[in-house]
Amino acid sequence: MIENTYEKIVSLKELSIHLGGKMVLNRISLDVYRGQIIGYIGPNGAGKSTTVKIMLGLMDAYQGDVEIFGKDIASGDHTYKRRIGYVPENAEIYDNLTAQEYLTFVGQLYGMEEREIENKARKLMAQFDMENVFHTRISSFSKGMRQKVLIISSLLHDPDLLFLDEPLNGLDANSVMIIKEILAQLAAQGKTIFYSSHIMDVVEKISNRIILLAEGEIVADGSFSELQKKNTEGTLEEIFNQLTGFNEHKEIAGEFVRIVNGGKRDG
Ligand SMILES: Nc1ncnc2c1ncn2[C@@H]1O[C@H](COP(=O)(O)OP(=O)(O)OP(=O)(O)O)[C@@H](O)[C@H]1O
Repeated sequence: MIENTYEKIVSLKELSIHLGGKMVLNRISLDVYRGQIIGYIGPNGAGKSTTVKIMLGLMDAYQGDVEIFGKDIASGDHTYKRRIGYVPENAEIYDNLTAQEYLTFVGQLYGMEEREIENKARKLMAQFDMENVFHTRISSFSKGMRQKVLIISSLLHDPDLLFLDEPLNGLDANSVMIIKEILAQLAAQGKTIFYSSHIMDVVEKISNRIILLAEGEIVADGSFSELQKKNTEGTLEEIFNQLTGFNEHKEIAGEFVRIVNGGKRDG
């Protein structure tokens, strides 16, 4: 575990939520400190997005306490949201807007001045070689270009806490290197990052603390080397499989292919 001497940015105490008659989060307790990059991982349906949505103030039917920047988010004071950036996994990006219009819209939601937004957004777009499409409609953008606009929109207001859900979706190898470096530099400045992804080798490299959620409970919490010590030595992918009790990929794949082949045994 990373030292506890830092400022506490997120504190979850006994956080539970029932959705559709199911216990989606089961008494999660967690303290996250300034400057940490948390790799927030878990199988599909484990409850990762639900935790993030609660912290963003988008779901309030939970039990337990959620403190962000030292304040209970249920207090009714929503100013903490201005210090948060968010890259959702399946963003509804407004296709009919140009990048400039979209970024202006998002910047204004964060209370920024139009001139500052315009200036900053243009410069950030230029860093991704996208200055020439600043006034082009997003509907014509490739997947990776959209993702870059989303990343810019999450950082325009220089947030202190960043939630990223599969942020590298659709990005080429060069862009991935840039984003990883941006995240490392932001964390070194004291920004706190929640990084949710299923790409285990990236999580392994990028995070200084990994939290593994399974069926709504935290089943591992520590640096990658700490997790390696507690489990059979190996990659994060292997630790993930081990902790989630998964060892039947060959059987499932074999059966899948057999069905694809029309039920025949050997091709
Ligand atoms: N509004 C809802 N009503 C009912 N069930 C919900 C609702 N939102 C989420 N769930 C259920 O909660 C569980 C956790 O969902 P969640 O989206 O948090 O998982 P996740 O860990 O982010 O998964 P993934 O890796 O697939 O993105 C799932 O079983 C999902 O069906």
